[in-house]
Amino acid sequence: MSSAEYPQSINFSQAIKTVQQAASSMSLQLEWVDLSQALGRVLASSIVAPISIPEFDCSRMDGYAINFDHFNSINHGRMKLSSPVFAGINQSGCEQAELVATMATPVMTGALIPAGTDTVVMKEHAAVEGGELKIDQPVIKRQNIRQAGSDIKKGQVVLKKNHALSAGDLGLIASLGLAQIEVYSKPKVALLMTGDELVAPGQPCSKGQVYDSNSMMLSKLLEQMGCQVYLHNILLDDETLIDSQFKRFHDDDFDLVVTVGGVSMGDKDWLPFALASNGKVLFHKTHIKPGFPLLVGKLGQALFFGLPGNPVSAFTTLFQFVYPAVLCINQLSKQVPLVWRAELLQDYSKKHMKREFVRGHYNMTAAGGIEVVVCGGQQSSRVQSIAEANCLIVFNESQQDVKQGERVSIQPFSQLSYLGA
Ligand SMILES: Nc1nc2c(c(=O)[nH]1)N[C@H]1C(S)=C(S)[C@@H](COP(=O)(O)OP(=O)(O)OC[C@H]3O[C@@H](n4cnc5c(N)ncnc54)[C@H](O)[C@@H]3O)O[C@H]1N2
Ligand code: MOO
Repeated sequence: MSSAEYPQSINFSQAIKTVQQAASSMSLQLEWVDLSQALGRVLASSIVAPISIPEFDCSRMDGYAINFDHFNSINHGRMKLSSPVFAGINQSGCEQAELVATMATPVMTGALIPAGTDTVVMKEHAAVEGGELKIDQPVIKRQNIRQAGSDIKKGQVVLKKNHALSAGDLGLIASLGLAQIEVYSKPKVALLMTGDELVAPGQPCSKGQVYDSNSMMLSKLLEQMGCQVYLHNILLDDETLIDSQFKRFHDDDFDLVVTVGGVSMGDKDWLPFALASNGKVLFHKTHIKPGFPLLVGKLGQALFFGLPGNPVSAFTTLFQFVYPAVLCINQLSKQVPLVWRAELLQDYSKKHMKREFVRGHYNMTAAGGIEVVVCGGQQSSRVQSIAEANCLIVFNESQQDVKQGERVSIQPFSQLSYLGA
């Protein structure tokens, strides 16, 4: 496939649409997991309540269970005390219901309401005198009782499928007695660095070489995004080696293949050729900064992303393109990327017509607003700008000179861990 046969230098909207279309035709396998392993996982089937919550009428307070009609019939007079009922204890050992109806039964919060009673008076609203209970506050029939099924009714759908699970969701599922649930398998991602100059941290680095920072940063980001990452050894910029690796990827069962480096104009930038001959290029280069030489395509069953090697470009394209793809294949296409509006605390000049993603640091103000500053030099080699940042500031193609005090769009990094544990 020659470069004339696929789209080149397309704009951001076309590029993201292409990625989302390709990702939305993909699907993940299903698996059952223990609840303790399900944080951030996406439900593959809805959760239907197998029981009601509560399952039985129980007391909302520590106090006394009484029969309201009996209490009225004795003109709010004193009642003898029955034996107490504690949470977790079945009342079947207690007195007969007819007898209980004429007495006051001490009940604890969460305890079964004794048969024959229908109302609970808080301990603080009554006093025991001479073995009898005297109630000194007005009483309303059925007060302080959690009725069976008042929170959740058996058969009710409590969580719909295609929902990412929070800690609260897991608590809800546990309250229904379920120990395992069906979720989508984590997207399997092959991550591969290319570059003759790359050296793993901890190894000696000679002149002209650089430490590989992308493996660490991108694998952790992908894990934050809920992916299962298979990190490959660094590959040299060798046409034959790259071609054979692409042939292996073609036959593997990865959902995503993410490579880094070798997608620009250099004499050893082999990746676009390897993709064209082993798979399909969907587009090469998009009008964004950083990340212009991004390469996207299909390689076997996998969606392929050839990220530019500069660390900031790799980070940004992962955020802008791989993250939406991960959401799509998890059936969460409506989710994000999340965009907030913030006040820019300085001038920013953009001298091109590309969409630009600037590393920024936002803060919440005491008045409840959001303000953002630019994190120093924006060179795409400067990893420190990512470390200092907690968001990307997005400047659209047409925005040029943005003044201090103007409102801008920001994308918080925190959203990237939406699917991670
Ligand atoms: N003539 C042109 N040259 C370049 C263009 C262009 O349009 N015309 N685009 C520039 C842009 S923009 C980018 S971004 C880079 C992307 O190039 P590649 O994707 O081919 O990446 P490499 O050349 O392999 O590496 C670029 C840079 O990043 C360093 N790098 C690569 N991998 C890692 C890693 N794992 N950890 C740390 N650093 C890494 C590498 O050493 C290079 O310094 O191309 C421009 N050139
Ligand atoms: O577009 Mo490149 O990604 O600026 O360095």
